Amino acid sequence: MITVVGPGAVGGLLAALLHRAGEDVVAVARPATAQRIAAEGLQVRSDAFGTWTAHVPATTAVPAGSAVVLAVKAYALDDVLPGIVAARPRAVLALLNGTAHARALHAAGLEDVACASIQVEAAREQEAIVHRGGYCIVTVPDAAAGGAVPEALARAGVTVRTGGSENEVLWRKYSFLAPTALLTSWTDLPIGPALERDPAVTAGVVEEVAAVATAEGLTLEPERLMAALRKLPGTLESSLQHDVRRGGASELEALGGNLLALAAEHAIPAPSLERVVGDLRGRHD
Ligand SMILES: NC(=O)C1=CN([C@@H]2O[C@H](COP(=O)(O)OP(=O)(O)OC[C@H]3O[C@@H](n4cnc5c(N)ncnc54)[C@H](OP(=O)(O)O)[C@@H]3O)[C@@H](O)[C@H]2O)C=CC1
Ligand SMILES: CC(C)(CO)C(=O)C(=O)O
Repeated sequence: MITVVGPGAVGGLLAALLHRAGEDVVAVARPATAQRIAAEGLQVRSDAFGTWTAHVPATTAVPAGSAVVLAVKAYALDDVLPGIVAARPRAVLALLNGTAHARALHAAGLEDVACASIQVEAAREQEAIVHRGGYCIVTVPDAAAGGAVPEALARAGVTVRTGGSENEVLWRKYSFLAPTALLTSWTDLPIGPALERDPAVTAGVVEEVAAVATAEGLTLEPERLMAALRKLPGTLESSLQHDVRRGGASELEALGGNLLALAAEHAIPAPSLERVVGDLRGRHD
């Protein structure tokens, strides 16, 4: 059995795809969400996969011994981790953005944990999961290739790749995600115009993120990172931007705060990151 913990935009899309492919899948959510999914199913509208409602079983507790796909936001990790540990899962595949969650998961005493990355543009709009952009790519560390969850995701239509060590997989995503998430949230613009809004801040953020990524083991030239950002579809919005726009809980600390802490640890000056993260923190107060 595969358990999707956090059946929101990302987890809901994957749970619906796994269910449609005939996998034995269950969604684990907080009571109100679990009740809604049990009653109404997961409604998906996807450019790539079509429109359908998946009647995925939903509950509030992780079934013992299942394989877990972890897709909560970083701020919910402390809430869900004890329930996952207690269920003694046979494997956990985490899809959170950033790197901070990896430390917590590996310290939790779980048997088989792999932190992967997902490239997808998904959002919850009213009660539906909307998947835009036509791509859904999960990159797993080499050591996790062939595992029950990556294999099931591939059978369900997800593009599954391997990407080296876990640190490489996480940093390859985080290094382009961080400027994308921070600049789209700071400007509340899609990535195309967000990159142009204040070229000095954009250049500073890119340079500082590249320096931190390099210090963390992923050699990355700022020019290469900027070129990768310019290749993104100009209309792309980030999940952090959606959360910041909505107000309330967001992954600002897990994505931006974590970068500032790592920059300080490596003695890397980060004035542009400080400005952007500081402004976003200010909007929370
Ligand atoms: N959205 C995207 O396009 C992408 C997102 N990501 C990353 O994937 C991860 C998930 O993001 P996303 O799917 O957008 O997030 P969502 O907010 O859409 O979904 C998060 C899910 O976690 C559940 N949850 C929240 N708090 C708790 C809690 N305390 N206990 C149990 N469950 C909880 C939510 O439940 P409830 O329904 O009750 O709120 C929801 O089902 C993040 O790390 C994000 O950065 C990565 C790539 C793209
Ligand atoms: C930027 C994007 C859509 C890329 O997959 C993402 O990871 C996010 O919004 O969290």
